[in-house]
Amino acid sequence: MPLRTRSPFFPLSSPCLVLGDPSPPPSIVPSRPAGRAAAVTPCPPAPPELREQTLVLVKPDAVQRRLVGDVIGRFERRGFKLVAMKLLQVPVLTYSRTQLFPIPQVWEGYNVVRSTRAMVGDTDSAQAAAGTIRGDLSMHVSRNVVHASDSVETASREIGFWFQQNELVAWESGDSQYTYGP
Ligand SMILES: Nc1ncnc2c1ncn2[C@@H]1O[C@H](COP(=O)(O)OP(=O)(O)OP(=O)(O)O)[C@@H](O)[C@H]1O
Ligand SMILES: Cc1cn([C@H]2C[C@H](O)[C@@H](COP(=O)(O)OP(=O)(O)O)O2)c(=O)[nH]c1=O
Repeated sequence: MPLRTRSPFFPLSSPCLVLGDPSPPPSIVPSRPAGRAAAVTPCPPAPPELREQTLVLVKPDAVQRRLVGDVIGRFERRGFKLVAMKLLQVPVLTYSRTQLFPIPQVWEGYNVVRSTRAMVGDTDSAQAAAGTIRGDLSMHVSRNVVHASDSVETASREIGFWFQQNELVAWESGDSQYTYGP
């Protein structure tokens, strides 16, 4: 198979500047003759396929086991962008009056729903492949660390369940040129 050297995502022909970036790397600022104003073009909004979103719920067992950072790190390293997250306190109405602390998150990026399911692994921890979140971090289906939406439609519903629209932060990450750019 021929090696692709250009990004399949973004046919951007000229460098552009991420809005709000106070110090763009020199490589993305067009060079200009002395005395002329810099002609920096703001980046156009990302196309919809790069803005797919999914709901990941870090379950209470993972919060108690201090696995939140591990889960977040995996999504960050994969290249996805965090657009919402909160720590919740959910009372459980049993005689022991326990509290649960789930952390819903919204992650954004290309094919994020399918990629996330692959990263999470099989529902049954014993079947989950090594390298997946459940395959690495969980032993039993009843304490399987995370939940993740299983389709784009489900994601939209589940995001709406856990978050108000104004809790989703639309931000341009400084690395988007490197992740999706030409
Ligand atoms: N036999 C079981 N014993 C204990 N908990 C279970 C069992 N089956 C499912 N669960 C719990 O319910 C959750 C949802 O189960 P369900 O069968 O709907 O899986 P799913 O939503 O398709 O998969 P996933 O949890 O991987 O998103 C599981 O993640 C697990 O935490
Ligand atoms: C509380 C908790 C639940 N779970 C899973 C197992 C449960 O089947 C599912 C829903 O939890 P829960 O709401 O406690 O209901 P159930 O009575 O079915 O246990 O989420 C975890 O994986 N980790 C947890 O910390």
